[in-house]
Amino acid sequence: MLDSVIDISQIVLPHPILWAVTAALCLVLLSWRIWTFIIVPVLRPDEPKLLPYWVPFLGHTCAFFRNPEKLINYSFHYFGSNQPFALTVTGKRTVILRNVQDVASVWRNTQALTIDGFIIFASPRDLIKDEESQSKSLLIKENPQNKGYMDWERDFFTAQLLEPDRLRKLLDKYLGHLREVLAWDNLSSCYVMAPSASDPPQDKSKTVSLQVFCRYTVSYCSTTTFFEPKLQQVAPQLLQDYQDFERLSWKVFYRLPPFLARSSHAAKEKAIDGLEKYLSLGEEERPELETIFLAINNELTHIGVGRRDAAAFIVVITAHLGNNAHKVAFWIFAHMLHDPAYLDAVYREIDAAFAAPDAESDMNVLLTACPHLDAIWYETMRVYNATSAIRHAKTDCIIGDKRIHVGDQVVAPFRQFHLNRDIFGADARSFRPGRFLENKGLHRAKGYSPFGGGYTYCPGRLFAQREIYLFVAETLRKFDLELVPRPGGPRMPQVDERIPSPAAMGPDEDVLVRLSPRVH
Ligand code: HEM
Repeated sequence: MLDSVIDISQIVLPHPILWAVTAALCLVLLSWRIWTFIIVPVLRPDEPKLLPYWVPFLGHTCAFFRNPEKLINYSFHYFGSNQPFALTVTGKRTVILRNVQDVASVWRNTQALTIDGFIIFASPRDLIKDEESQSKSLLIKENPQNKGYMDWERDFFTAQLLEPDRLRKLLDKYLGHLREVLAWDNLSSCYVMAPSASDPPQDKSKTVSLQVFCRYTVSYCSTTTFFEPKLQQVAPQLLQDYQDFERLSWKVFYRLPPFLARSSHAAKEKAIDGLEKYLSLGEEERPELETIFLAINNELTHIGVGRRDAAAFIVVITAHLGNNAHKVAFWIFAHMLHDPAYLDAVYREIDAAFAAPDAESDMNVLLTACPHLDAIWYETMRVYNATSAIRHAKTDCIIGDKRIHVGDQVVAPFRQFHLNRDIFGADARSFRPGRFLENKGLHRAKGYSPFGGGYTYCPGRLFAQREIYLFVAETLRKFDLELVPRPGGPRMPQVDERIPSPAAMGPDEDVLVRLSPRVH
């Protein structure tokens, strides 16, 4: 007992110099904080206010990477107003926009604010010197304004993906692949679970992981539409590599320094390896590669981009192409399964799109006569799509009445607009497709921008909507769907907010579904 009595004379007090240094540091830190977060905002009302923090340089980095959504919501409440505000992420100023008008001015200001990390601005006529390339290059032959590569590529994407005839041909191909992989005997072992001992012996149903079912089916069919089945033969791991890259791609998207984004760079390198292997085949060995990627690959080669860099370029586009849609499909199915009345309404609508039991779905009916399908699509894109417009300031400019400086990153987080009560009503945070049934023009509201806007407005938006409609329609036409009971009762998954997403968000939990062939 006596041993535990503290002998005060034995306590060694810190050296007075240590006290003095600590006190001085605290004083410096306090003065810096008062100066930066109280005095500067008064002296410089034209600068976006900075959310206070304690550790210089590090700023909001940890909070941002832990849960960006939470940090941004906290900041919205902290500042209260509609003015742009700033965060410090990895030492850089990131300006967050809160106002739909400010976003519109970001989209208009294509000179000062850009997305392109490396922009191939130069005139193609200066870049492409040899005569043979000149005679083949679309950048020379079909580019009267001599636009730089990136601007040409945007026009080309728009023409290839939005022109009705080309879009129809792409969707016909997609539907062919879809019907093949959805044939009962072709359902893939990657999402069908092994039968359990408790299943009745006569049971004809298959239990599938909804997440993997959507991911596999949509990614496989869309990638194969653009790249032909040969791609899977040459690089069988590619879809998995894309998905790994996609899961981690937010690190590259938010421009984390390389040492914090190693895993994402490694996943990207593996995906590039696969695509490079495929692109190394002679053109005659990959005859069905879609014009869109054939031309991009060829034009990059003409302007002198090496094969690996061209593959890297294409990987970013294809990962985006294949990887957002499946998450949207997941949420649509998950909600329908947790709302049987809604599922019934969609079943009834899509049946009208099939002329005969085994006919293909009629796109026209799906797009014009399926209001419940439309409504759940719009609502899913509103609630589960964390798209942000991200721009980098090349020169100083003004947004609203705030100054943006060279090097700033400007972010318009659309989900925050999508969950805004002033636009979508008091229940804006709830998932309720009915709002789009009650107000048919709601998807045109200012602030509803699931596909971004301005010069980077997603050119794949029509393809994306149609590929998902086809996937839902073909699945519902072929199968009866039923939730597999789970311990604790049904639970609609929630968004996994821990993983930032540059577009569609993932769930925190999978859903198991029983599929059985539908009898017509
Ligand atoms: C649900 C699926 C999809 C979503 C949510 C989505 C969303 C977006 C968004 C928000 C942007 C603009 C990003 C920005 O402003 O920085 C974008 C750009 C783009 N999207 Fe999509 N997208 C989807 C599907 C597709 C598909 C299927 C394709 C191709 C077939 C595609 C091709 C592109 C391209 C090429 C761009 C870049 C445009 C540019 O920078 O000029 N997207 N997408």
